[in-house]
Amino acid sequence: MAPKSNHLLLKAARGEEVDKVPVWVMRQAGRYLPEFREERSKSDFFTICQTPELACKITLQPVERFPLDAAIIFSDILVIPQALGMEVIMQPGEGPVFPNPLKISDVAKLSEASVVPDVLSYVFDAIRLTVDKLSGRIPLIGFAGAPWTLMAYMVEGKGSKTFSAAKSWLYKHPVLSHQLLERLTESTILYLVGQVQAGAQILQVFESNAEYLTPDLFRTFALPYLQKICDTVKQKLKDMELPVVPMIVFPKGGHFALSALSKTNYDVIGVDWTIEPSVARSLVGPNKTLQGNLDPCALYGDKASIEEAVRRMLEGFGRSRYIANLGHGIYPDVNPDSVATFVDAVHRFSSQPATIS
Ligand SMILES: Cc1c2[nH]c(c1CCC(=O)O)Cc1[nH]c(c(CCC(=O)O)c1C)Cc1[nH]c(c(CCC(=O)O)c1C)Cc1[nH]c(c(C)c1CCC(=O)O)C2
Repeated sequence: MAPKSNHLLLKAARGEEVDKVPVWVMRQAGRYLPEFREERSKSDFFTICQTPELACKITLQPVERFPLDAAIIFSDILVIPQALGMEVIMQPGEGPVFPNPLKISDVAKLSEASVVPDVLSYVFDAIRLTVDKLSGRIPLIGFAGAPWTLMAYMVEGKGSKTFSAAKSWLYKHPVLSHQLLERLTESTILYLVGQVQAGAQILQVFESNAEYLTPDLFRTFALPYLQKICDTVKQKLKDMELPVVPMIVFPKGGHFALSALSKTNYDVIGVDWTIEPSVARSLVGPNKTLQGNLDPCALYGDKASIEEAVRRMLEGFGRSRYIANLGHGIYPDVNPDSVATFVDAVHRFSSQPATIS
């Protein structure tokens, strides 16, 4: 079936009027679902990503359980460093690990961006399969990591409290850092265009490590690349006569970035739970859709407390130009029933005209 453009989430992303607030959950396909843990016990994380039938099956798991307004293709942001030649292992309990983190002398050895669409064709296959299975019910979100966030993992080699090794490059080796960020930007552009070509109807760029940057570092090493990705992806889609899909940017912890991002061509800006909805709105102005920002820990509360948190969040954001979500990925020990409560509360409260404006 031809993909539809009148889905709730796409309308909200474009700033059109909606009769209820759309909702999805970052990491909605993940370890809090017993059916995900079952698949994970059988296969390695990246094997799942590389096997379109498995990636498709897992993408659909949360959608079959909850009335979510979007699916997000099951993959990881670290497939780009892999495609450029780096080894990444997903260690249970520890997260991603690069056995050989990037050294200064390695930057020149990374593959050319042009290899990315071929190497990651398995993601495009998974998208085609998933769009087909969704039969136009809800849109499929494609995604990628932003260049700084990818660089931070590549240099650090794993998660970090400070990302000081990666940040040291920005101060000590700015020229080389820009070369690396440029390579990642070119790769991400080709990758995101390929996802739309395969059927993704909206794209999210995760700048999850924005929070480690100063406003100055963000302006120098993150913003220009985020901007280039958005502008070039949209231009290429137009040139290729593909749908110019809405784009979401999620600068986690980057309150300082919101005002600058509101002047870019991203349609939607994601916010984490550490900012008041009204402050986020005043920073981005009226012409961007906001996405977020329930504290992932709010899902540990009972039904009444989740509903109360959702009510406050909806009052803060209002109904127009808003997509409900958590302020970051869902935690693995959340009870799936709490997700059902969250999704239902967003839909129910936001379709009662008296509740919110
Ligand atoms: C930084 C980042 C990564 N990956 C991602 C980000 C950006 C979002 C964010 O800030 O969380 C994005 C991502 N990772 C995953 C998805 C799938 C789609 C979805 O949201 O459902 C998406 C969109 C699967 C995953 N990616 C990961 C899991 C769990 C690992 C497992 O199953 O063993 C899943 C389902 C692992 C992962 N992958 C990454 C980390 C740091 C970790 C470890 C943290 C953790 O364990 O939650 C890198």
